Amino acid sequence: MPTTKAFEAVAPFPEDVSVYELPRLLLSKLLSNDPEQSRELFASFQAHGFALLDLQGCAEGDDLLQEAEKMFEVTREVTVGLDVEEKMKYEASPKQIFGYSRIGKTKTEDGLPDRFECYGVNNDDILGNVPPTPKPEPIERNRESIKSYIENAYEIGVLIMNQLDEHLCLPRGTLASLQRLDRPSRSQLRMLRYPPQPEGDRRTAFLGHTDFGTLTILFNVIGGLQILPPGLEAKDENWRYIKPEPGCAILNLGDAMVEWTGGILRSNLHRVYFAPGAQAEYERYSLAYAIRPEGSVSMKRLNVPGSLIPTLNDGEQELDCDASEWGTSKAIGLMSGKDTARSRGGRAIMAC
Ligand SMILES: O=C(O)CCC(=O)C(=O)O
Ligand SMILES: [Fe+2]
Repeated sequence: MPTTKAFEAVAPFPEDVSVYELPRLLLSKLLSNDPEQSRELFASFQAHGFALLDLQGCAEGDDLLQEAEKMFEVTREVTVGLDVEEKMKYEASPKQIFGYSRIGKTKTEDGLPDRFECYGVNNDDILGNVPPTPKPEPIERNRESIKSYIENAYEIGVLIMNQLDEHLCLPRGTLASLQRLDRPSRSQLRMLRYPPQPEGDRRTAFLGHTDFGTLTILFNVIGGLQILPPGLEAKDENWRYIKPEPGCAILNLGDAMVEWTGGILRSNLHRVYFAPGAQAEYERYSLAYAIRPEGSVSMKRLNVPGSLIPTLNDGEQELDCDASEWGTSKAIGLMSGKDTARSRGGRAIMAC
């Protein structure tokens, strides 16, 4: 789905809507440790909390794109291929965040029902970190491909976290060590479907939020994702579309990165609005691999001698809980529409 072929199968993203331009980073350059590319990545995460990652032109990226196509097929099989009674057997709840969320389960800012459905695949179940629970048939049947997708997406996540370590003057591997793939983390692969909205009644489908994990690797083909540019008030006219690009993933940081880095890295508010122009007529699918901290990891800011992460100033507060408690309270907030998420981070630093 995120390949050029998939983009050619749908109406183009219109030219006349205002978009939020993100730097486009090349995975091939990050893999070869290109210093300029790495600086751009860090600067983009400080300034926007988002970046575009072009996966084309290297085996790791091209493989992930092919696997993402397969994941879009699985998303379709689960969402439109199963009837609602079947999907509701796997219903998600704030305590059990994985599984199926029907259309309307969460609320938008206006208290209206959302306009998307989602199946959240439990990373830990697929990787064998926790005992397996029942899953819809298409998930069970594609278990091996989902596992491979998760492993490959996670590897790209580690590459990015290692680059962030370097710019924060943390020992290489520090950030990745807080979210190892073989430990329970509640990381999840979210398979989302947004049906076309009726003409004359188009609005926000997924409320403005920040992700609460560390890093999300997102694919979509149809527009709709919007971000609130830094410094602007959350009013409808201020939100900007992010234009999906063939061959690219959208990367965004979550709140855990803000907590650990004392606000150096940014997590930015985003939402899903209706798709612009002729794209509004299409079903919109998206695939979000959300990497989250290991449950037992502290959410306090990292205290590593020699790093650029500032120590607490008088009066400054930090979280004093583990990632598991923190994740549960964030999930409850998001599901009830009471998430008080705000864009945060972007604190200036001195060079290492
Ligand atoms: O559907 C999208 O493009 C965004 C989804 C999202 O923000 C999320 O799952 O956290
Ligand atoms: Fe999100």
